[in-house]
Amino acid sequence: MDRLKIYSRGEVFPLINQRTGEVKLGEKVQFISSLANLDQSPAKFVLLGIPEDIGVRANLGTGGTQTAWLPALKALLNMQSNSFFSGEEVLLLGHIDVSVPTDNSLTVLRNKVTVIDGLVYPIIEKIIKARKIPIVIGGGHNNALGIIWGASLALNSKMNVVNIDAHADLRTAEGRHSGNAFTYALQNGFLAEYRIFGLQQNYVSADLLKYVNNNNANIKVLYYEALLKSERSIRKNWEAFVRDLPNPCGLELDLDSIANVLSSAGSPSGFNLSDIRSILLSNDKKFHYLHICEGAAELADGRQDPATAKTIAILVSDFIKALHPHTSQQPEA
Ligand SMILES: N=CN[C@@H](CCC(=O)O)C(=O)O
Repeated sequence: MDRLKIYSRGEVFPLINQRTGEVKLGEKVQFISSLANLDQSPAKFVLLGIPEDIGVRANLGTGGTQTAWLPALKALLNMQSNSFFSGEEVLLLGHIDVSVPTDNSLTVLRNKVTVIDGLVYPIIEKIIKARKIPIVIGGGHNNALGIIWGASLALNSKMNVVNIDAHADLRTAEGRHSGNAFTYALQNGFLAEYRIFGLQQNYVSADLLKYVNNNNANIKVLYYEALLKSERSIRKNWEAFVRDLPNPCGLELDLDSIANVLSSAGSPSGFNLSDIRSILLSNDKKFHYLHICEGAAELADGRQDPATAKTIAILVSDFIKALHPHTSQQPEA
């Protein structure tokens, strides 16, 4: 059934491995019984899963992105609750339950992605209207469209988005899939500035290169190859890249930008996980959302990696810690 499945504390409790004398994040996260009660929760961050791989398969990619959400959630819920991150800042909303078409033709899959877009955007709109920050764990990068759309409606403004990604996801508007969310977001007037950090030259078609170089002042790219040649750190380059990104803004993180993370288009070359952690932990931009996508615990071709779950959980915790600082010991200057 295509719907938002809202979680209750009782349903989530079995995911937590309790230990005497310890408190896990899962024991502290907040729940609501209906979206209408969003306002009543004091939590600033709203966690939402979109466990689907329809968008990836509609882009002729290797499926499996539906396998990231539950293990990632489990890894997050089993982190320690402490003064760095207590868990009370997080409202665990639930996941978008998507029925999988039995017909795998591109037409059917692409139409289904449009249905998913229609489910995603009103949920994101409500979360942001409630002055909260959605943290969305995918799923394919197709869901960026629904997220940007909902954010744009909630804030009554076009969004400005920075995407950490090896790919531009600016493929043609040939029907919805994971490779063209930003094309549709631009075409539909939801997206003003689009910046790609770490785009890899080997995955940019000649036509896309022309489009990015000549036609669009609102699209900026910092290639991964340029970062490799730079004398500045990844973090310093990031800070310079996003400094003038206008508000309102959102943050996209495609896990195929990080070397060796299991994903449909994963690569042995890319950022270290610590590069991205450093970016997130030092972030002081008021992003209206975070979308982490394209990761998989198991791909349709049989490849598996249990580390994907912890990777996602760590990144979520870093993002929250930066925007919601608690007691944290700083090194001496
Ligand atoms: N979201 C990812 N999109 C990439 C996938 C590339 C691939 O499957 O190899 C893209 O369309 O370019």
